[in-house]
Amino acid sequence: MGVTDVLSRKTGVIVGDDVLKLFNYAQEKTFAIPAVNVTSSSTVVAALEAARDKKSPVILQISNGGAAYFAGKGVSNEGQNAAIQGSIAGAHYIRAVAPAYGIPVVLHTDHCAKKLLPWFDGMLDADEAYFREHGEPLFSSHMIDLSEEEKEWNIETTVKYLKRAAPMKQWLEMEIGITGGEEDGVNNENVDNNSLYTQPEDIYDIYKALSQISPYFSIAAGFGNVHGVYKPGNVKLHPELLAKHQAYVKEKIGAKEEKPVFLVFHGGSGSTKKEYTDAISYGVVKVNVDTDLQYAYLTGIRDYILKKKDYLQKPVGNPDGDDKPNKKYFDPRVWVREGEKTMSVRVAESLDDFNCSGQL
Ligand SMILES: O=C(CO)COP(=O)(O)O
Ligand SMILES: O=C[C@H](O)COP(=O)(O)O
Ligand SMILES: [Zn+2]
Ligand SMILES: [Zn+2]
Repeated sequence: MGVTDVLSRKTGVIVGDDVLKLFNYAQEKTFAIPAVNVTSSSTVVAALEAARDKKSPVILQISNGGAAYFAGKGVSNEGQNAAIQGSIAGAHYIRAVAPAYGIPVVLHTDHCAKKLLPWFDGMLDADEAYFREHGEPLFSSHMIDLSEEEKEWNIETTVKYLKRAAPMKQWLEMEIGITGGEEDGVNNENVDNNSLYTQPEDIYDIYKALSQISPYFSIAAGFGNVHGVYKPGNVKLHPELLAKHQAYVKEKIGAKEEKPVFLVFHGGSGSTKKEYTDAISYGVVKVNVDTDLQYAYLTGIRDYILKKKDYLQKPVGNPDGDDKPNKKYFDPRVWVREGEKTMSVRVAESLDDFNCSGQL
């Protein structure tokens, strides 16, 4: 028994009920799926390769900045144009290439603060157009992040977007309680510490409002999460708070199941194995990892460049001879590939840490 036994589409980008089934299965078997921030075809293949080799599902997510980068930094982002075009381009690329890896892939977008809602609207337009043609949305899921706004406005606006996503059976992740550090170019380094820890009553209010519309939603609840990697001891995670959320919602709705809410862990980089496994035991089904993977991607390229530096100074001529061509050293497929390999190893480590390896 494995993930593919419960899915109707077993390889490539999955949507609708398959996403729900995947998260249900993950909760039941106590594992979480890593969500890898991808910004290029190169980072996409690094993530897919790791998941294929570890026999795991994977979530590929595109942030607002990552989307604009996908389109090209030279494209104007007036009206979120580059971010809209870039996320659509990334989605089509991922949809085209994922089946070659033989694993199920959730195609997701990351965060999206209030000021970026035009990006969200542009992606939903593309989802609806794709739905009219293919009977499914372009993206499996999106995230909306109004956690810095008033709670009531956060919930009522998230409800509006879930109403638009629901007819396509599209998943929506929302955030309550701020993730510290930086996201979407917004600096949350100095926010009030209490706002990093979500209260059970907030989770219930969200659950009550969203569950009336659709079952396809998850909550990124703050338990001290911070984006980025810091000196050990500087970030204090309290995953045990998540157990309180589940117990509170269970009691309020009289649920049979122990974990009625799908939870998401942001700021996964730099956390301990115990923090992951505790959070997963309380119903976290998705863990976002970006910074650790960015660093891993760099290391392969950095080490290659340093090691081969004498072969990279000019097109022709190296320590083996003045007439020796260096093309096979400076071809981007050689040195970019080194980054893919080290990133892939780090993605594989997350798959192991989250008990996701071998779950196919
Ligand atoms: O939460 C994240 C993306 O949304 C990733 O956070 P890290 O960069 O801390 O892993
Ligand atoms: O928000 C967190 C993710 O790490 C995305 O970051 P980014 O906005 O730098 O792409
Ligand atoms: Zn946030
Ligand atoms: Zn995040």
